[in-house]
Amino acid sequence: MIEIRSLRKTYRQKKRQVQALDNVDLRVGPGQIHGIIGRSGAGKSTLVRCLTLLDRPTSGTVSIAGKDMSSLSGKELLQARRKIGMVFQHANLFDSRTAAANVAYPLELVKTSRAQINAKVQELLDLVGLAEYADAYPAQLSGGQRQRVGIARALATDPDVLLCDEPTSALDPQTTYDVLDLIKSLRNRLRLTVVIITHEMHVVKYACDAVSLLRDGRIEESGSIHDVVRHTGSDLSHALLPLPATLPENLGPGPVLDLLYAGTHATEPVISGLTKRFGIDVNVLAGTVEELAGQQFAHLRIQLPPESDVSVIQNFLAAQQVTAQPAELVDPTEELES
Ligand SMILES: Nc1ncnc2c1ncn2[C@@H]1O[C@H](COP(=O)(O)OP(=O)(O)OP(=O)(O)O)[C@@H](O)[C@H]1O
Repeated sequence: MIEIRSLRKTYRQKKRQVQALDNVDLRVGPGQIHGIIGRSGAGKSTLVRCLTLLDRPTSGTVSIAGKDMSSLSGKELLQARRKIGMVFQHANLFDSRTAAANVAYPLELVKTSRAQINAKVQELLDLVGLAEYADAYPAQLSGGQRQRVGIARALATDPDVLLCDEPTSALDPQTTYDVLDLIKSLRNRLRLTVVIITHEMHVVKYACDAVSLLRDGRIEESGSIHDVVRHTGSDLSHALLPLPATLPENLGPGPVLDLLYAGTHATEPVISGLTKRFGIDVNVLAGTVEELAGQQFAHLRIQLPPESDVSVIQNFLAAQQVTAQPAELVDPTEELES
């Protein structure tokens, strides 16, 4: 488990001060995969460095697996850091070492016996599906394979926490999903707590149970994916289930509503129910249906006939756990993902 309280990090840049992290509170439950999304300069790298105490927070506390990292120094801090596995954007492997020797590296640092190292390295390469590549050098591996070696190396010291800093940003879409599948299965098998720092919403959608939006050093929104997506009108909700930022040209008159519904309701005939109940034609303008953290969600934009009583229709839909609100024409993805 990770608990961050009132974390601040201030940098001095020549004559000005930069508040890179501003009163950040965050809790990542055991076995959870928590995404932290934010655009360039939001403070993501600073958060990673402060989590591992590679950078000292200006104030606040960081606790990992019950240990207050911010109170540690020297040998104790080094020991505590071994319980955090780090995965980087470009894997950061030693080019002159084979895959096996890269995975062995953290164990050599702590003077593990050669026999133990060999057994552990084999087990880890097996775990990440690279048993046959033990003797390959990084230059002989694909980007996805290099990242798998990086993940195996991160697991060498049996960490409780896996901290992944843009783990898929350098990978093509299919390899991205393969690496995210690996992270999810390792979480399940090893009961790891995982943080994924990313600027890509599809990573959050595919892999995370919870998400926080970091903007200008502050956590602006945070929560389980299921809660956040239901918080209609929020930037994260729009980014998780986007609808177009504009209405179709030449759209006739009539109120336009955005409908959000989840779970079994996502497969129920909400629109035909509306048509039958009120005897009206409903014009579907746009829609997105996604599985998010194991549950299906739908976001639909509909147009009602001009004379419709919107509040009666909203109440009818609310009784079926369908949220219906006047259409919001925003494009928050641009804002979140640059
Ligand atoms: N060592 C440093 N010294 C001074 N300012 C810094 C330092 N590191 C980061 N900053 C500043 O802190 C702010 C947050 O930077 P940070 O690198 O954490 O953002 P980021 O979200 O990781 O961005 P990116 O996605 O581009 O890596 C920026 O304004 C940056 O200029």
